[in-house]
Amino acid sequence: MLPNIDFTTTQSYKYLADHYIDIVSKSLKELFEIDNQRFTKFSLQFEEILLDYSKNRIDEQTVALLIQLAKECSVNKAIEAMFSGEKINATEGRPVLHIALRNRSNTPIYVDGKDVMPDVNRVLEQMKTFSEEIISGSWKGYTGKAITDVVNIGIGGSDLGPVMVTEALKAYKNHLNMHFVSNVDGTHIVETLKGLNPETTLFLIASKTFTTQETMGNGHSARDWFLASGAKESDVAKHFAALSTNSEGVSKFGIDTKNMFEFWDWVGGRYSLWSAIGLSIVLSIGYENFTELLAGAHAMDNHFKSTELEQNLPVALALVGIWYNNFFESETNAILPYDQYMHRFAAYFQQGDMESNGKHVDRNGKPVDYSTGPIIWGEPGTNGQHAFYQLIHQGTKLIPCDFIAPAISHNPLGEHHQMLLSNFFAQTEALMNGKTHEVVVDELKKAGKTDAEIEKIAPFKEFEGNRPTNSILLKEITPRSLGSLIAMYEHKIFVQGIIWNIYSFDQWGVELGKQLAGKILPELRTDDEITSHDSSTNGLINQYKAWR
Ligand SMILES: O=P(O)(O)OC[C@H]1O[C@@H](O)[C@@H](O)[C@@H](O)[C@@H]1O
Repeated sequence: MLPNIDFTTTQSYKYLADHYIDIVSKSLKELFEIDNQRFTKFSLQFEEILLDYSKNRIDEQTVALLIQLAKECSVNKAIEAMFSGEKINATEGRPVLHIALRNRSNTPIYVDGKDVMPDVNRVLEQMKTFSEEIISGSWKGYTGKAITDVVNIGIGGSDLGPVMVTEALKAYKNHLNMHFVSNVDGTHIVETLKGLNPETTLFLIASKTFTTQETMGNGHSARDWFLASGAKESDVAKHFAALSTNSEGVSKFGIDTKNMFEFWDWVGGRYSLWSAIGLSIVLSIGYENFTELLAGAHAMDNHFKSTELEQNLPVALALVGIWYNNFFESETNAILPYDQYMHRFAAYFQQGDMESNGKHVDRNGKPVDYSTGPIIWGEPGTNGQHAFYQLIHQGTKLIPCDFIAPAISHNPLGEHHQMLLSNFFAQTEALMNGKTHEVVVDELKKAGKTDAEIEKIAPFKEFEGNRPTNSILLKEITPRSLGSLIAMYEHKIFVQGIIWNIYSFDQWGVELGKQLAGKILPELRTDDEITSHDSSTNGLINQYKAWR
């Protein structure tokens, strides 16, 4: 059972509310002047990942109170409940065991009295064998040719993780060309299939439920395209595999269950890249690298489970996030990787975080009267700097940012990486210190401006600073470090959900739109005028019909 505590009624919450008044009057710059040990005090290292959270609007007392909050909310008990396979996804009656998928120590993990590890290892073995055949070319397509292109068809958790990881680890990639089709918009599959040869293309139909409209639609279109090339029904087995929990749905679709890579209902879609859903990752970087990814995540799992809260990286990230979300009333959290390979990292955690903690009902089924999950967004640096950083630096909103960068680049081209990292370091410093009126005036004087000119222009050139950031510096983006980094964010989300007293592992909020689309689709099949909705929806549908 998960704890069931309203965190706003705890002692520590009340202390934090008072303490906030004290902290809010101090600038980050001052906090650094008062205490020159902040970096040592507020940074944590795990293997080759350094988390520096010292550029946050916190002091030792803040951290102590936040830790007390985590304790009062029984975070430790909740961690124990997840790792031991309790059904903590209560609204769906399921355990939450993505940690079992990367449990490289193989210690038994029980669900309803049965150890899940033999099944996990069996599917991993199946992924290994299959990927080795495809990569080596010993697996032949229906005309006897080796596979050159792999198309993963999936959406949400069955797409975002594989896309993000294959992009992040492109430096480890083999000769296979990877493609990902998610959108039900026909453009996505049509554009992807252009130039592909059905004789050398392998489709992975990735869907936990095997009922998702987009994936089934794209899967059927892929099958039609394949058969239109002259291939026979019996050739489908050489070109289609399914990654799913639903064997019945897979056979109904026409894929032999021999070509099915199974996973289980205790794997949440947005936590599934570690499961059979990761087959496209295995095909792209090879099985050994995939197991390194798992090992990195497992190492972070062990850290999360067994390190005291004070030294625990996911806990630190979670608590700092709560500090801004619930006391400073910030609304968003930007994730800014200074690594081009990581360009889908923020998009990945948009689902990871927002689908998990975008909830307004607590674990008693009552609406909450506090803010829960933040809006997650971001783009890689330095691109973001030339787009939206203006608002982060000088806008009216407080935007806590996570800056992520590797010390070593996979592409050490001239001075590029140093230029990139000079921006990484400069941004968090600038956000913290800002630029005072005096400095601006001085600069303008040196540039030969008159006093009148200076007075006019100076306010626009000032930066108040005091804008908080986390810096996550990795030695290098490797399968292992990426595994740890993803797991760190997953556990951050978990801790926040525990403290907000919400269920982080269901996603009922995505159902309503699906239901209504199912109702509207038949209405679009005729030319009849539609009157069954509100005037806006009727008007839009009827205009669509007039124009199509
Ligand atoms: O993997 P399938 O079942 O196709 O689901 C794909 C996605 O569907 C959405 O509606 C959500 O429920 C996501 O959590 C899920 O990842």
